[in-house]
Amino acid sequence: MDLIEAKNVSLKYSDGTIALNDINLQVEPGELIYITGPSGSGKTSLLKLFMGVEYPTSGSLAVLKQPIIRGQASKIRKLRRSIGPVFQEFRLIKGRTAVENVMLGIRFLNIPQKQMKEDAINALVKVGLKHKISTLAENLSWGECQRVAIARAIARQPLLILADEPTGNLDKDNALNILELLTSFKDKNTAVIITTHATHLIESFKEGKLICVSNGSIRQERLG
Ligand SMILES: Nc1ncnc2c1ncn2[C@@H]1O[C@H](COP(=O)(O)OP(=O)(O)OP(=O)(O)O)[C@@H](O)[C@H]1O
Repeated sequence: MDLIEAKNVSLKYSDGTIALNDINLQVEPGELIYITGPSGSGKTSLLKLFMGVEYPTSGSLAVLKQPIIRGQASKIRKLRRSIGPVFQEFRLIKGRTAVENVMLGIRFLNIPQKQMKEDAINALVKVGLKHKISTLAENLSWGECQRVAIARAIARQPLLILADEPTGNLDKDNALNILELLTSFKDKNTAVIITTHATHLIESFKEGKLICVSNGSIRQERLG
């Protein structure tokens, strides 16, 4: 089953900007995909389509078999439960601890509170934050916030991880650590898609697909 199937997808914003033009792409379970391209080329727009935040203005797009079309808002909301997003700005809630933030990201799964806390702690352990479980969001460093955001995405055991610029503003070592961490969550069921400007870092990765976005069009290469 393809997790994502995009056929001749274009996205034109209401002000007339053509962000994406005739995109064809298939993403299978277990795939690892890096999306690069200059600022304004359409990377975030592509992720927005995959999240069902924007709709194609032409062509067809299905994510986990759910067509991304208008009029299916409740189905698309349900689809998002199987997606682990890591946003550029993290979206952590101040006044809440790291573990509470992760729990807030999985509350819709309707699992018992105790289990939910265990799952959240396990996710924080996986991102190396065992020692920060009870720290308030506002007392975490920038890099730690980023790790909490990743923990929140993986705690829901998503079929698709979508990370938008997780290496932004990081130095080389930390950027590599984050890329390695995110790619480690790829398994036979889960695909990981990461947008990044850090093309020089991706070159050291031997696995996965590289998608270069330029002026709304894509070119695919295989790494390694
Ligand atoms: N809501 C919107 N309305 C109109 N135009 C938009 C909107 N969002 C993005 N755009 C435009 O669409 C194009 C693609 O933007 P997008 O954010 O996808 O690029 P990007 O590759 O992610 O850029 P960056 O690397 O700077 O984050 C840009 O020209 C941008 O100005």
